[in-house]
Amino acid sequence: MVATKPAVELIAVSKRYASGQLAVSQINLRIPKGSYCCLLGPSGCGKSTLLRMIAGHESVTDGDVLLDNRNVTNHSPAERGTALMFQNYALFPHMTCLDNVAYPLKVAGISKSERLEQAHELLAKVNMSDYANAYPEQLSGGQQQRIALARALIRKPEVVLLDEPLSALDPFLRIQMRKELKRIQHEMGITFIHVTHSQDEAFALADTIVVMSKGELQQVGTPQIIFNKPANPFVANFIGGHNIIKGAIALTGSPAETAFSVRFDRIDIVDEPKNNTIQAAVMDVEFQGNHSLVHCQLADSQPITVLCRDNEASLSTLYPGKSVHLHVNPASLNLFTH
Ligand SMILES: Nc1ncnc2c1ncn2[C@@H]1O[C@H](COP(=O)(O)OP(=O)(O)OP(=O)(O)O)[C@@H](O)[C@H]1O
Repeated sequence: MVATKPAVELIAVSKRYASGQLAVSQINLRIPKGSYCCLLGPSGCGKSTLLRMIAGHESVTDGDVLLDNRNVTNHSPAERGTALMFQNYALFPHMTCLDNVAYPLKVAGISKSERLEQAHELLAKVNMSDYANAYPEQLSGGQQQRIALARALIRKPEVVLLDEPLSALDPFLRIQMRKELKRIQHEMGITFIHVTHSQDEAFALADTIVVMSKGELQQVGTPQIIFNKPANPFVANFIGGHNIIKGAIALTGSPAETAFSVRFDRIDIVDEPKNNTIQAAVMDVEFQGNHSLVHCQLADSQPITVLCRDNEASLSTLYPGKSVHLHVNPASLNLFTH
């Protein structure tokens, strides 16, 4: 099997700000060419700093940044072949959409007729041809975002870097725009690196998710791997939908120090004890629309949550204080690797 060529390779990359803050610590990462990568983590985990170091907008304290096998650690943003799309879109208010999109070509000295032709092509790609002569203030947030994206794409960068590109949009538009982002990335075959603190966004968009916490990588994998096999309690907790259980549980037959996760929807509430069941007390039943979350407590006081679909017969029989038996298939237990 031929290994996919990385578009971006980070070798032991660290960033310490002048304040002494270590924002990114010893990151090693390979992002395959033409893939959609999401950097995911809570506020302050260092994802924007990492993105800006790839873009060349932030200096690297230690380590190397390689783009297409070229060491660009000390190159300016313009020399790298990357394009960074800012969180606030940063469009020029006095220029039309067409001129905003064409601007990077103007800076590059491309003739007017050629840059306008390419800008029209890009406007069509982001479905904004009708707004070529409009000004940014006349556009909605989602439309401004399309213009900013077209401007980032016009120089045919090898890598497009997006810092929380959907955060300014309302939830409905966010879902619509993430489909657009994926379509455009797919059609153009460009590597996208997208910073987000939203698990849903990362799951919906990414080929590869990079989970970060406190400046360090926690896990790198496909959305399916991240969701089904979170590597540690931080990842399981951050992506949500998982119980994190510590200590010896009869179900695992494992030593006392074991910690593992099990998805809320991989536990059944059963009437009678049988193989692979454990007793628990119902603490609360939380209605969530097409399902409910049944919050329980194990005998050793650890909390455990069960997701019950709204058509599950047992749901209506549950009440706080009721003693229940929870059944888990051992294959659904995810032992943490670190
Ligand atoms: N210019 C700076 N000078 C000093 N410290 C900084 C600077 N920029 C960021 N930091 C610190 O570095 C850490 C990482 O910040 P960064 O912005 O990379 O995180 P983030 O994960 O992108 O957060 P958010 O989602 O809130 O934007 C934080 O503790 C932050 O306070």
